[in-house]
Amino acid sequence: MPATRLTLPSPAKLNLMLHILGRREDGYHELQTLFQFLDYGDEITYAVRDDGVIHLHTAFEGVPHDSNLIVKAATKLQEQSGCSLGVDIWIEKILPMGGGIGGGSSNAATTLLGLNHLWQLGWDEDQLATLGLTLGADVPVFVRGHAAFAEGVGEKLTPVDPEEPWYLVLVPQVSVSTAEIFSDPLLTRNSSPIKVRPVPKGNSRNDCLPVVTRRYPDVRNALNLLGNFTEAKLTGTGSCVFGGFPSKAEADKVSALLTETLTGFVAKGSNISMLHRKLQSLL
Ligand SMILES: C[C@@](CO)(OP(=O)(O)O)[C@H](O)COP(=O)(O)OP(=O)(O)OC[C@H]1O[C@@H](n2ccc(N)nc2=O)[C@H](O)[C@@H]1O
Ligand SMILES: Nc1ncnc2c1ncn2[C@@H]1O[C@H](COP(=O)(O)OP(=O)(O)O)[C@@H](O)[C@H]1O
Repeated sequence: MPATRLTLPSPAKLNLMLHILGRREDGYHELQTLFQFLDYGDEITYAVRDDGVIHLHTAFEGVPHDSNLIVKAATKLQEQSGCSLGVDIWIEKILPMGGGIGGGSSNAATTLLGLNHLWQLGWDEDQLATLGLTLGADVPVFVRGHAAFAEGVGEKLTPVDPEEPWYLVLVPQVSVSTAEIFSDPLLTRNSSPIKVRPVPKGNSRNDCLPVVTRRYPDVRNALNLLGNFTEAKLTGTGSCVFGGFPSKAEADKVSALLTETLTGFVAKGSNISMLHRKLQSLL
Protein backbone atom coordinates (compact mmCIF):
# COMPACT_ATOMS: atom_id res chain seq x y z
CA MET A 1 0.00 0.00 0.00
CA PRO A 2 1.51 3.39 -0.93
CA ALA A 3 1.78 5.97 1.91
CA THR A 4 -1.12 8.42 2.14
CA ARG A 5 0.36 10.68 4.80
CA LEU A 6 3.82 12.26 5.06
CA THR A 7 5.61 14.83 7.24
CA LEU A 8 8.61 16.58 5.67
CA PRO A 9 11.09 19.27 6.70
CA SER A 10 11.25 22.57 4.80
CA PRO A 11 14.69 24.05 5.48
CA ALA A 12 15.95 27.62 5.33
CA LYS A 13 18.75 28.80 3.01
CA LEU A 14 21.49 31.39 3.32
CA ASN A 15 23.06 33.42 0.51
CA LEU A 16 26.77 33.22 1.41
CA MET A 17 27.45 35.96 -1.18
CA LEU A 18 25.23 37.81 -3.67
CA HIS A 19 26.41 39.89 -6.61
CA ILE A 20 24.05 41.73 -8.96
CA LEU A 21 25.37 41.80 -12.52
CA GLY A 22 22.60 43.65 -14.35
CA ARG A 23 18.93 44.10 -15.00
CA ARG A 24 17.07 42.17 -17.70
CA GLU A 25 14.38 43.63 -19.98
CA ASP A 26 11.64 41.99 -17.87
CA GLY A 27 12.90 43.86 -14.77
CA TYR A 28 14.45 40.79 -13.11
CA HIS A 29 18.09 40.99 -12.07
CA GLU A 30 20.95 38.76 -13.18
CA LEU A 31 22.68 37.45 -10.07
CA GLN A 32 25.59 35.36 -8.93
CA THR A 33 24.93 33.88 -5.52
CA LEU A 34 26.01 30.99 -3.35
CA PHE A 35 23.22 29.04 -1.64
CA GLN A 36 23.71 26.83 1.39
CA PHE A 37 20.97 25.18 3.48
CA LEU A 38 20.42 25.30 7.21
CA ASP A 39 19.40 22.31 9.32
CA TYR A 40 16.54 24.46 10.54
CA GLY A 41 13.09 25.01 9.11
CA ASP A 42 9.37 24.41 8.99
CA GLU A 43 7.66 21.03 9.08
CA ILE A 44 4.82 20.26 6.66
CA THR A 45 2.34 17.37 6.90
CA TYR A 46 0.43 16.12 3.85
CA ALA A 47 -2.55 13.73 3.85
CA VAL A 48 -3.89 12.56 0.47
CA ARG A 49 -7.60 13.12 -0.29
CA ASP A 50 -9.38 11.37 -3.12
CA ASP A 51 -11.76 14.23 -4.02
CA GLY A 52 -9.15 16.50 -5.66
CA VAL A 53 -9.46 19.29 -3.07
CA ILE A 54 -6.27 21.09 -1.95
CA HIS A 55 -6.74 22.49 1.55
CA LEU A 56 -4.08 24.18 3.68
CA HIS A 57 -5.45 24.06 7.24
CA THR A 58 -2.89 26.43 8.80
CA ALA A 59 -3.74 30.12 8.43
CA PHE A 60 -0.94 32.62 7.61
CA GLU A 61 -1.35 36.21 8.74
CA GLY A 62 -1.51 38.45 5.68
CA VAL A 63 -1.36 35.60 3.14
CA PRO A 64 -4.73 34.48 1.70
CA HIS A 65 -5.16 30.68 1.28
CA ASP A 66 -4.88 30.66 -2.52
CA SER A 67 -1.85 33.02 -2.55
CA ASN A 68 0.14 30.77 -0.23
CA LEU A 69 3.10 29.29 -2.09
CA ILE A 70 2.22 25.88 -0.65
CA VAL A 71 -1.23 25.98 -2.22
CA LYS A 72 0.09 27.49 -5.47
CA ALA A 73 2.71 24.72 -5.76
CA ALA A 74 0.16 21.96 -5.08
CA THR A 75 -2.36 23.44 -7.52
CA LYS A 76 0.14 23.85 -10.36
CA LEU A 77 1.46 20.32 -9.87
CA GLN A 78 -2.08 18.92 -9.86
CA GLU A 79 -3.02 20.87 -13.02
CA GLN A 80 0.13 20.06 -14.96
CA SER A 81 0.17 16.36 -14.04
CA GLY A 82 -3.58 15.88 -14.52
CA CYS A 83 -3.72 14.20 -11.10
CA SER A 84 -7.23 13.64 -9.71
CA LEU A 85 -6.09 13.38 -6.07
CA GLY A 86 -6.11 16.26 -3.56
CA VAL A 87 -4.40 16.89 -0.23
CA ASP A 88 -4.91 18.23 3.28
CA ILE A 89 -1.87 20.23 4.49
CA TRP A 90 -0.71 21.47 7.91
CA ILE A 91 2.48 23.43 8.57
CA GLU A 92 4.45 24.17 11.70
CA LYS A 93 5.85 27.54 10.63
CA ILE A 94 8.98 28.70 12.41
CA LEU A 95 10.81 30.49 9.57
CA PRO A 96 10.26 34.26 9.57
CA MET A 97 8.55 35.63 6.44
CA GLY A 98 10.47 38.19 4.41
CA GLY A 99 13.69 37.25 6.20
CA GLY A 100 15.78 36.33 3.15
CA ILE A 101 16.03 32.74 4.35
CA GLY A 102 13.67 31.48 1.67
CA GLY A 103 10.80 30.08 3.76
CA GLY A 104 8.14 30.54 1.09
CA SER A 105 10.29 29.09 -1.68
CA SER A 106 11.31 26.18 0.53
CA ASN A 107 7.67 25.44 1.43
CA ALA A 108 6.84 25.39 -2.29
CA ALA A 109 9.71 23.00 -3.08
CA THR A 110 8.87 20.66 -0.18
CA THR A 111 5.29 20.57 -1.44
CA LEU A 112 6.37 19.70 -5.00
CA LEU A 113 8.63 16.88 -3.81
CA GLY A 114 6.20 15.65 -1.16
CA LEU A 115 3.20 15.49 -3.51
CA ASN A 116 5.24 13.97 -6.32
CA HIS A 117 5.92 11.16 -3.82
CA LEU A 118 2.42 10.85 -2.32
CA TRP A 119 0.53 11.24 -5.60
CA GLN A 120 3.05 8.85 -7.23
CA LEU A 121 3.56 11.11 -10.24
CA GLY A 122 7.06 9.94 -11.12
CA TRP A 123 8.22 13.44 -12.14
CA ASP A 124 11.99 13.89 -12.24
CA GLU A 125 13.91 16.71 -10.55
CA ASP A 126 14.28 18.68 -13.82
CA GLN A 127 10.50 18.78 -14.30
CA LEU A 128 9.90 19.80 -10.68
CA ALA A 129 12.61 22.52 -10.82
CA THR A 130 11.12 23.94 -14.04
CA LEU A 131 7.67 24.14 -12.47
CA GLY A 132 9.28 25.53 -9.28
CA LEU A 133 10.91 28.43 -11.14
CA THR A 134 7.45 29.66 -12.18
CA LEU A 135 6.67 30.05 -8.45
CA GLY A 136 9.84 31.92 -7.44
CA ALA A 137 13.49 32.38 -8.34
CA ASP A 138 14.68 30.47 -5.26
CA VAL A 139 12.46 27.40 -5.61
CA PRO A 140 14.76 25.35 -7.95
CA VAL A 141 17.68 25.18 -5.48
CA PHE A 142 15.35 23.80 -2.81
CA VAL A 143 14.03 21.24 -5.32
CA ARG A 144 17.60 20.12 -6.13
CA GLY A 145 18.63 20.05 -2.47
CA HIS A 146 22.37 20.59 -3.02
CA ALA A 147 24.30 23.75 -2.05
CA ALA A 148 24.88 25.64 -5.28
CA PHE A 149 26.48 28.54 -7.09
CA ALA A 150 23.54 30.15 -8.87
CA GLU A 151 23.45 32.38 -11.93
CA GLY A 152 20.75 33.91 -14.12
CA VAL A 153 17.93 34.84 -11.77
CA GLY A 154 19.02 31.95 -9.60
CA GLU A 155 17.97 29.08 -11.86
CA LYS A 156 21.34 28.10 -13.39
CA LEU A 157 22.74 25.96 -10.61
CA THR A 158 26.18 24.43 -10.18
CA PRO A 159 26.48 22.17 -7.11
CA VAL A 160 29.21 23.23 -4.67
CA ASP A 161 30.48 22.02 -1.30
CA PRO A 162 31.50 24.94 0.89
CA GLU A 163 32.47 24.45 4.56
CA GLU A 164 29.53 23.65 6.84
CA PRO A 165 30.00 25.85 9.91
CA TRP A 166 27.50 26.52 12.67
CA TYR A 167 25.66 29.77 12.08
CA LEU A 168 24.08 32.28 14.38
CA VAL A 169 21.20 33.87 12.47
CA LEU A 170 19.73 37.09 13.84
CA VAL A 171 16.15 37.89 12.91
CA PRO A 172 15.41 41.64 13.03
CA GLN A 173 11.67 42.10 13.55
CA VAL A 174 11.08 43.64 10.12
CA SER A 175 9.95 42.01 6.90
CA VAL A 176 11.92 43.16 3.82
CA SER A 177 10.14 43.08 0.46
CA THR A 178 12.46 41.61 -2.20
CA ALA A 179 10.69 43.64 -4.92
CA GLU A 180 11.26 46.88 -2.98
CA ILE A 181 15.02 46.34 -2.69
CA PHE A 182 15.38 45.34 -6.35
CA SER A 183 13.56 48.48 -7.48
CA ASP A 184 15.73 50.87 -5.43
CA PRO A 185 17.58 53.26 -7.81
CA LEU A 186 20.67 53.15 -5.57
CA LEU A 187 21.12 49.36 -5.86
CA THR A 188 24.49 48.25 -7.27
CA ARG A 189 23.64 46.50 -10.54
CA ASN A 190 26.98 46.34 -12.32
CA SER A 191 29.18 43.88 -10.45
CA SER A 192 31.66 42.07 -12.70
CA PRO A 193 30.80 38.42 -13.27
CA ILE A 194 33.03 35.94 -11.40
CA LYS A 195 34.39 33.58 -14.03
CA VAL A 196 36.64 31.39 -11.89
CA ARG A 197 35.39 28.29 -10.01
CA PRO A 198 35.33 27.74 -7.13
CA VAL A 199 34.49 31.36 -6.27
CA PRO A 200 37.77 32.89 -5.04
CA LYS A 201 37.98 34.23 -1.48
CA GLY A 202 37.23 37.93 -1.10
CA ASN A 203 33.91 37.73 -2.98
CA SER A 204 31.62 37.27 -0.03
CA ARG A 205 29.82 40.61 -0.21
CA ASN A 206 26.10 41.02 -0.72
CA ASP A 207 25.29 43.86 -3.16
CA CYS A 208 21.89 44.40 -1.51
CA LEU A 209 23.46 45.34 1.82
CA PRO A 210 23.95 49.13 1.35
CA VAL A 211 20.35 49.64 0.22
CA VAL A 212 18.88 47.37 2.93
CA THR A 213 20.86 48.98 5.77
CA ARG A 214 19.88 52.46 4.61
CA ARG A 215 16.20 51.55 4.66
CA TYR A 216 16.19 49.32 7.75
CA PRO A 217 18.08 50.58 10.83
CA ASP A 218 17.19 47.35 12.70
CA VAL A 219 19.16 45.34 10.12
CA ARG A 220 22.12 47.72 10.38
CA ASN A 221 22.05 47.36 14.15
CA ALA A 222 22.01 43.54 13.95
CA LEU A 223 24.99 43.57 11.55
CA ASN A 224 26.93 45.87 13.86
CA LEU A 225 26.26 43.74 16.93
CA LEU A 226 27.13 40.42 15.29
CA GLY A 227 30.15 42.06 13.62
CA ASN A 228 31.75 42.38 17.07
CA PHE A 229 32.19 38.59 17.12
CA THR A 230 32.52 37.35 13.53
CA GLU A 231 32.09 38.44 9.90
CA ALA A 232 28.42 39.46 9.83
CA LYS A 233 26.54 39.08 6.55
CA LEU A 234 23.12 39.74 5.09
CA THR A 235 21.23 36.86 3.45
CA GLY A 236 19.31 37.63 0.23
CA THR A 237 17.54 40.95 0.59
CA GLY A 238 17.37 40.46 4.38
CA SER A 239 16.16 41.02 6.97
CA CYS A 240 18.17 38.17 8.53
CA VAL A 241 21.89 38.52 9.18
CA PHE A 242 24.25 35.67 9.96
CA GLY A 243 27.76 34.75 10.98
CA GLY A 244 29.64 31.45 10.99
CA PHE A 245 31.36 29.76 13.96
CA PRO A 246 33.58 26.67 14.14
CA SER A 247 31.41 24.95 16.78
CA LYS A 248 27.87 24.96 18.16
CA ALA A 249 29.23 25.93 21.57
CA GLU A 250 30.81 29.12 20.18
CA ALA A 251 27.68 30.06 18.24
CA ASP A 252 25.56 29.41 21.36
CA LYS A 253 27.85 31.60 23.47
CA VAL A 254 27.42 34.62 21.16
CA SER A 255 23.72 33.84 20.80
CA ALA A 256 23.28 34.00 24.57
CA LEU A 257 24.84 37.48 24.57
CA LEU A 258 22.91 38.88 21.60
CA THR A 259 19.50 37.31 21.89
CA GLU A 260 18.80 39.29 25.06
CA THR A 261 17.94 42.16 22.73
CA LEU A 262 17.47 40.42 19.36
CA THR A 263 15.65 37.30 18.22
CA GLY A 264 17.84 34.64 16.64
CA PHE A 265 18.70 30.97 16.32
CA VAL A 266 21.72 28.71 15.94
CA ALA A 267 21.79 26.12 13.13
CA LYS A 268 24.28 23.97 11.24
CA GLY A 269 25.05 24.82 7.62
CA SER A 270 24.39 21.88 5.31
CA ASN A 271 25.26 21.16 1.69
CA ILE A 272 22.57 18.46 1.40
CA SER A 273 19.20 19.77 2.46
CA MET A 274 17.46 17.99 5.32
CA LEU A 275 14.44 17.55 3.03
CA HIS A 276 16.52 15.42 0.67
CA ARG A 277 18.08 13.48 3.54
CA LYS A 278 14.57 12.64 4.78
CA LEU A 279 13.28 11.70 1.29
CA GLN A 280 16.33 9.48 0.78
CA SER A 281 15.52 7.64 4.00
CA LEU A 282 12.00 6.86 2.68
CA LEU A 283 13.29 5.04 -0.41
C1 LIG B 1 17.27 37.85 -3.77
C2 LIG B 1 16.99 36.45 -3.39
C3 LIG B 1 18.33 35.67 -3.32
O1 LIG B 1 18.16 34.39 -2.84
O2 LIG B 1 16.47 36.29 -2.11
P1 LIG B 1 15.38 36.59 -1.01
O3 LIG B 1 15.89 37.67 -0.11
O4 LIG B 1 14.05 37.00 -1.62
O5 LIG B 1 15.26 35.29 -0.29
C4 LIG B 1 16.11 35.77 -4.43
O6 LIG B 1 16.73 35.52 -5.64
C5 LIG B 1 14.75 36.32 -4.64
O7 LIG B 1 13.96 35.25 -5.01
P2 LIG B 1 12.41 35.18 -4.70
O8 LIG B 1 12.14 35.64 -3.28
O9 LIG B 1 11.93 33.83 -5.09
O10 LIG B 1 11.93 36.29 -5.64
P3 LIG B 1 10.65 36.37 -6.54
O11 LIG B 1 9.44 36.12 -5.70
O12 LIG B 1 10.87 35.53 -7.75
O13 LIG B 1 10.73 37.93 -6.95
C6 LIG B 1 10.24 38.99 -6.16
C7 LIG B 1 10.54 40.28 -6.90
O14 LIG B 1 11.93 40.64 -6.72
C8 LIG B 1 12.51 41.12 -7.92
N1 LIG B 1 13.61 40.23 -8.34
C9 LIG B 1 13.73 38.98 -7.82
C10 LIG B 1 14.77 38.16 -8.19
C11 LIG B 1 15.69 38.64 -9.14
N2 LIG B 1 16.72 37.89 -9.55
N3 LIG B 1 15.56 39.87 -9.65
C12 LIG B 1 14.53 40.68 -9.27
O15 LIG B 1 14.43 41.81 -9.74
C13 LIG B 1 11.40 41.19 -8.94
O16 LIG B 1 10.87 42.49 -8.88
C14 LIG B 1 10.36 40.20 -8.41
O17 LIG B 1 9.06 40.54 -8.75
N1 LIG C 1 4.29 29.41 2.54
C1 LIG C 1 4.78 30.65 2.64
N2 LIG C 1 5.74 30.92 3.53
C2 LIG C 1 6.26 32.17 3.62
N3 LIG C 1 5.86 33.21 2.87
C3 LIG C 1 4.92 33.00 1.96
C4 LIG C 1 4.33 31.72 1.82
N4 LIG C 1 3.43 31.81 0.84
C5 LIG C 1 3.44 33.09 0.41
N5 LIG C 1 4.33 33.82 1.08
C6 LIG C 1 4.64 35.26 0.83
O1 LIG C 1 5.99 35.35 0.34
C7 LIG C 1 6.70 36.41 0.97
C8 LIG C 1 8.21 36.08 1.03
O2 LIG C 1 8.36 35.05 1.93
P1 LIG C 1 9.71 34.28 2.27
O3 LIG C 1 10.03 33.30 1.20
O4 LIG C 1 9.55 33.70 3.63
O5 LIG C 1 10.76 35.43 2.34
P2 LIG C 1 12.18 35.62 1.67
O6 LIG C 1 12.02 35.47 0.17
O7 LIG C 1 12.57 36.99 2.09
O8 LIG C 1 13.05 34.58 2.26
C9 LIG C 1 6.02 36.54 2.35
O9 LIG C 1 6.13 37.84 2.87
C10 LIG C 1 4.59 36.15 2.07
O10 LIG C 1 3.82 37.28 1.73
